[in-house]
Amino acid sequence: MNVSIVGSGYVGTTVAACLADLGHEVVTIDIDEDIVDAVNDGESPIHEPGLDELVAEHGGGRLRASTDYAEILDTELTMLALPTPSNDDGSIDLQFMEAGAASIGEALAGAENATEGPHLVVTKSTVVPNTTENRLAARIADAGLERGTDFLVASNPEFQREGTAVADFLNPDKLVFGTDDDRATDLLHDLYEPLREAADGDTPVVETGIAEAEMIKYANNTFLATKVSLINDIGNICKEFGVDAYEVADAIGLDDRIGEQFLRSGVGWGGSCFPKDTDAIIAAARERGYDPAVLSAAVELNDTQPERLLSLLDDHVDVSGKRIAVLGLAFKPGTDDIRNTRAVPVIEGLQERGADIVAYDPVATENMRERYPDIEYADSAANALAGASGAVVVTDWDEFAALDAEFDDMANPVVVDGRRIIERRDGLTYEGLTW
Ligand SMILES: NC(=O)C1=CN([C@@H]2O[C@H](COP(=O)(O)OP(=O)(O)OC[C@H]3O[C@@H](n4cnc5c(N)ncnc54)[C@H](O)[C@@H]3O)[C@@H](O)[C@H]2O)C=CC1
Ligand SMILES: O=C(O)[C@H]1O[C@H](OP(=O)(O)OP(=O)(O)OC[C@H]2O[C@@H](n3ccc(=O)[nH]c3=O)[C@H](O)[C@@H]2O)[C@H](O)[C@@H](O)[C@@H]1O
Repeated sequence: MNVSIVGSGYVGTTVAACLADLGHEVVTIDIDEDIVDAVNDGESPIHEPGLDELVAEHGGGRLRASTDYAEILDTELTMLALPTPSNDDGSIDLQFMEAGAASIGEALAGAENATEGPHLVVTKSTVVPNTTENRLAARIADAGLERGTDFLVASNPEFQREGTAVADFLNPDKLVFGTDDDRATDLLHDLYEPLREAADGDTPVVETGIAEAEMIKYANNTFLATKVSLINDIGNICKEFGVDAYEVADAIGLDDRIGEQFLRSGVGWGGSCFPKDTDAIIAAARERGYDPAVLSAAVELNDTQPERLLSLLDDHVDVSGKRIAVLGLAFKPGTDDIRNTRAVPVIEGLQERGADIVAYDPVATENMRERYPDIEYADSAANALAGASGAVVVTDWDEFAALDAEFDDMANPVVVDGRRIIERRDGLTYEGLTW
C-alpha cells in the first residue's frame, strides 16, 4: 500500500519505519526540514532502540519524507501523528491537529487524487472523543470537500511506549479501528495485514466507532496511570505500617484480575503522555458537567509523591546548605526524555529547602541542564554521591542497582529511594518510599 503519515516525531517516524519494513511504501510529511532530510538520508530523527536500523535500511527508499502535503495524493490513506499538547488549564490543544487537517484538505482539493475512492484520513494522535469527526473532518471539509464523497475519517490510536516503541508497534496487544464506513475498515485491515501475519495472525482487532476508539486510548492510559497511583496509595499505607509494598504487590499481581504489571510503587508517573492525557480527559469531562473523582484523585496522589520522598529525607537531614545528590532525571529509564519527570518537583522541593543540588543521569543531563542551568551536574553517580549529605533516587536506571562502595564517600550516607533500585545494607541509612 502507499501510505502517508503527517508528523515525523516519536510516533510518526516509528510507525512509518515499521510499515516500510512490513513492505508498504511510506512517506512522512513534516514541517521541520531537518527531520525530512534526516529520514531521506537514512537517519532516525529521534532516539528509539531499533529505529536507527529500520530508517537506515528504508530511508530514501520505501520510506521517504517531505515537507509537501501534495505527497498524500499518491497514497491511499493519511495518518495524522501530530502533537496534542495541553493548554494551561489542562485541556487538549488541537492547534497542530487542526493545522494538519486543513493542509490535508487543501492538498486534496487542489489536485486530482490519484487513488480510487475517497481519501482516508486516520487520527493516530491521542485526541478526546469526537475530535476526529467534529473538529478534524470540519477542517478538511473547509477546503470545499465533502466527507463521505471526497474523504473519510477514522481513528486508530497508538499504544507504543517510549524506549520500546518499535517492538510495541510490531507486537501490539490489540489493534483498534474506529470507523463509520466499510471502506475505511477494509483499508485499515489491508494496512495491518502484514503486521498481523508477522505476529502469527492472532493480534485482536477491535472494530468500533470513531469516538469509542478515541476514548479507548484515554481509558487505556488513565487506567494505567490510576493503577500506579493506587499502588502508590497502598504503598504509602504500607510505609506507615512498616510493611514492604513490593512484597504485597508481587502477591496481588498473581491474581489474574489484577495482573502483575504497573504495580511498581514509588515517586510516581511522568512522561509526555500520562500527565497530559489524564489532564485532557478530566478537562473534557468537566466541560460536559462531570467531575471524574477517581482520575482527579490519581493526579493529586501523583503530585504528592515527590514531597513524601523529600519529607523522608527531612527526617534524617536538614538539607539547607547541604550537598544533596539527585540520582536519575529522565521520566523513566531507557530515555533522555524529561517531560513531566518526577525529578522536576524533587529538584524544586530541594531548591525551596535551600539544598545544594548535584544531579546525575546517564543520558538526560543535557536536557535537564537546559531547564536548570544553575544546578551542578555530575558525570557519574559516584561523583554525585561523593561528599553528599543525602541522596534521593528518582529514576530506576539499572546502573544504580550496582552502587555500593560509592555510598561510603558520602559525607552522611542517607539514601531515600523513590524507585526500589538500591540495596539496603549496613552502614547506609536507607529509606524506601513505600517499603
Ligand atoms: N510519544 C509516544 O510515545 C506516544 C505518543 N502518542 C500520541 O501521538 C501524538 C504525537 O506524539 P509524538 O510523536 O510524541 O509527537 P512529536 O512532537 O514527537 O512529533 C510531532 C511531529 O509533528 C511535526 N509537526 C508539527 N506541526 C506540523 C504540521 N502542521 N505539519 C506537519 N508536521 C508537523 C513536528 O515537527 C514533529 O516532528 C500525540 O497525540 C501523542 O499523545 C501516542 C502513543 C505513544
Ligand atoms: O500514550 C503514550 O504516549 C504512551 O504512554 C505510556 O507509555 P510511556 O509514557 O512511554 O511509559 P510507561 O512505561 O507507561 O511509564 C509511564 C510512567 O509511569 C511510571 N511507572 C510505570 C509503571 C509502574 O509500575 N510504576 C511507575 O511509576 C514510569 O516510571 C513512568 O514515569 C503507555 O504505557 C503507552 O501504552 C502509551 O502509548
